[in-house]
Amino acid sequence: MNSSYNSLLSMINISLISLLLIIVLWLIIKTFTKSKPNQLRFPPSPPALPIIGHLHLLSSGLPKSLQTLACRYGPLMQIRMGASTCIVVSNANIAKYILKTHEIDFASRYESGPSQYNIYSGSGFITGPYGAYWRFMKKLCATKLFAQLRRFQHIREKEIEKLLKFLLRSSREEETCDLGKEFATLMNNLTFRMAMGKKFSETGDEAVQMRRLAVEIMAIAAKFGVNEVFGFLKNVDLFGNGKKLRETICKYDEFVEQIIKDYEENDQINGRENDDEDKDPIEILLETYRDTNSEVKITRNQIKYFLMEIFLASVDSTSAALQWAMAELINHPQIFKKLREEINSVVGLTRLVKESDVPNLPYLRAIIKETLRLHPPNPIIHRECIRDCKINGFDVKAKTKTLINAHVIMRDPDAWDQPDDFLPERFLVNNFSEDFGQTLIEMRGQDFRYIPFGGGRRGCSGVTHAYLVMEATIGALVQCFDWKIKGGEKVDIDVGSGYSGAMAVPLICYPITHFDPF
Ligand code: HEM
Repeated sequence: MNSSYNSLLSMINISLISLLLIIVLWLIIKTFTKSKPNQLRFPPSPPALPIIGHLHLLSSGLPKSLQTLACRYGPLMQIRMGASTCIVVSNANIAKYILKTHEIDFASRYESGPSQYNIYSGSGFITGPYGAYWRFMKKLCATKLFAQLRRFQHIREKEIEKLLKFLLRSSREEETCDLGKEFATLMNNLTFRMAMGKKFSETGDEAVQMRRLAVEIMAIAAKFGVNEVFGFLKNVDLFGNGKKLRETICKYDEFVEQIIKDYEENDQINGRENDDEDKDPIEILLETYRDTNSEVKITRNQIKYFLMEIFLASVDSTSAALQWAMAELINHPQIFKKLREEINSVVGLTRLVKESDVPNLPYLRAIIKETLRLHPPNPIIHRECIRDCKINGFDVKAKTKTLINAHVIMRDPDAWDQPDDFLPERFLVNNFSEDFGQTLIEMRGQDFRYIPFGGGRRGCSGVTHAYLVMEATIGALVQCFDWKIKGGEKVDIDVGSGYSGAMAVPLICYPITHFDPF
């Protein structure tokens, strides 16, 4: 009995010791495997709530609420917006890490919104990942599609002329005009004529339809905020918006398919082999689509989505910038007067200011640059990190969404004097310090204190075109009109909500003819 009791005791002991050993071993392994993530040092982050993360800390004006958080958590912080983890960049040094030092690591973007309702999902260029298709299209943009912008000069002149004639009529009839609406029409017609000029009619039906569809798609897509936030709702079509989105994109698809077919039929009838100079960008895209030897085989869906993305990138940002420029000029009569004097002294009093005058109008150029500094139409630049990397001593995991707060960077008091004031003089060459000035003038995204067009290889493809349009339009509006605000002296300088940098209140004013060039 004793011996069996002893052997039972020793068996229990052995089991206990083994159990203890297993627990110790498990603890060691756990500590060891746990120690790895602990070694990672993520950017500082405010305390988060379950599910919504940091959403309760973000108000409707996203750039400003991110700025408030950055004051507390630093120029590189990590936040969680519902299901998405993002890093937020709030000064020029860190922006340089992202846009230059780690250029390739952050050369990707992501599709936002519900991919299951977007028939073009996975075909994006602007929203596409860094890869063969994006590289191919970027090269095509630089060498063919947006190259030789001079050849679109007559289109720009014609559309600006149309705007001026409309404003002269409003002036004669003492009617107000909604400048934001007119600028959007200008940009939409311009983009349509540049992309598919042969389909453009003076009545502008196709261009109008394009705008209507693009606006509708954007409006429905914006309603998916709730689903984005709560990752688990991503596949639920809560209010039927998914169905509406799919239907509207399908309508757009039919519309562009018809345009493409018309081009294809025309090509067959005419058997044309024109120079690239004579081709509309859509013809260059179709040629690439047919080319069996093309480096990358592009699909019909990619062409259609590319056109939609270009419209969205070009129309709203440029028309928002034009509105801001006019708002600041109306609110600063001295600057308005100085610009008109510059135009009069270079152009004279007998003809309309032209694109070719712009190199001789440094004050006009400075006004446009200062407008984009104070009011970037894309105040938050979106990127995605491709692989795990270290930024400023912090770990950033692959797939982390990256928000560069261009709004706060371009108003950083450490980089700019009187950062919140509209002072175009700061961009006049003589006022620049050696290292600061010239790079800003060149505007090639190498000075990370000034990033209205982003920077690096994913920087904006439309910079030159955007400057040409903005400079010529603002020059003409100052040369030809005085402006009076409906119901007040000053324009309400308030930004709208969300990601956009557009004005909150429509810019409604009376144009008063000063000079009629026609
Ligand atoms: C004032 C007007 C404009 C502003 C402020 C602006 C700003 C921007 C910004 C901030 C980006 C993101 C850059 C980055 O991630 O580093 C971008 C991208 C882009 N923009 Fe613009 N843009 C303007 C006009 C235009 C126009 C007129 C076009 C076309 C004709 C255009 C075409 C594009 C394209 C294709 C991209 C994506 C480039 C890529 O992913 O490689 N933009 N733009």
